[in-house]
Amino acid sequence: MTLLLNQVTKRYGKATAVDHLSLEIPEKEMFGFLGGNGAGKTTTFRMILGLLDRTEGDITWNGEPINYDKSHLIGYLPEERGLYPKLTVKEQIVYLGRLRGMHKQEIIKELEQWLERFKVPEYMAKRVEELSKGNQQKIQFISAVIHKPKLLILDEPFSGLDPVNVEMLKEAVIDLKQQGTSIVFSSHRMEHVEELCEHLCILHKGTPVVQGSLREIKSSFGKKNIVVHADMELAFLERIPGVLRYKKVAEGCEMQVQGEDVAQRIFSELQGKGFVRKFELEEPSLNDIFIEKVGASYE
Ligand SMILES: Nc1ncnc2c1ncn2[C@@H]1O[C@H](COP(=O)(O)OP(=O)(O)OP(=O)(O)O)[C@@H](O)[C@H]1O
Repeated sequence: MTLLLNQVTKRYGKATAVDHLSLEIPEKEMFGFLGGNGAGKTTTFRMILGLLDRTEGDITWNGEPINYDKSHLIGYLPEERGLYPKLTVKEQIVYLGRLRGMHKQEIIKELEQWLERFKVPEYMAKRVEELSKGNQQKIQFISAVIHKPKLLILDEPFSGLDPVNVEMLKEAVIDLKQQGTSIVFSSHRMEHVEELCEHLCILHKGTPVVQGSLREIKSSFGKKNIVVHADMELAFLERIPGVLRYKKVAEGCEMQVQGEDVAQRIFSELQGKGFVRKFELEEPSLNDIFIEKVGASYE
């Protein structure tokens, strides 16, 4: 059950929003789909969902074109949330579940389980407008998954949620993945993507600037981060060739360096100069990679 995008392109007049994009989103995986504002993420989602025609290219699910008559295949949590404020949660979800071909009793049973899981069973009879924004988001999430889709597209699923609710939703998403749902996940919060996604693509101006497994992307980036905590002045490290970024912090410093050989040199330079409480060599963060790749292609 792989979702394949092959040379998918969308032009609005002369402007190209998505440019020959090819992606493979494997089964039972959470795939991070990232990009700055206007990169083309929503346009891509809308083409996958069949809401927008492609200018060029193919999109297939398990080797076949997606059949939108069987919309129970896909669940979508759009970035711009939209529930009917005057309906109760039950009316809302039953309505959406019926649209996807479910029976009312089945919908109510599923809904009860989700509300229980999200620790809000009393919401069943509440009108959507009575709920806080974060709690409306839980309901919108339920509306995207009530029909147990095989492919789930989540556009910024955690925005506006408090940390407890972020964890609750994350766990739900991980469970869905383990049950075999393929999930495409877009977020501007890189730490969420690092935590949840095995593979990812960073889109810039409709074209991938980074694509592959998170582990390979990090190791092939080359640059590393170093954290030093020490009882001495460390500013001299900034002048070592290959130190790309230096930041003083309360207990020492944080640096970005060209590679492991520079890290080795720094380690040697510290010997005998004072007491080093911590020396840590880290992979770059996804945030570092995103800023460099998206920033560099602006130039
Ligand atoms: N209906 C439209 N007509 C013309 N241009 C459009 C239309 N919809 C989107 N675009 C353009 O296509 C490009 C991609 O937009 P898109 O909404 O897909 O980006 P995005 O990655 O989802 O951004 P964000 O993170 O800000 O939501 C942008 O330059 C946008 O202005």
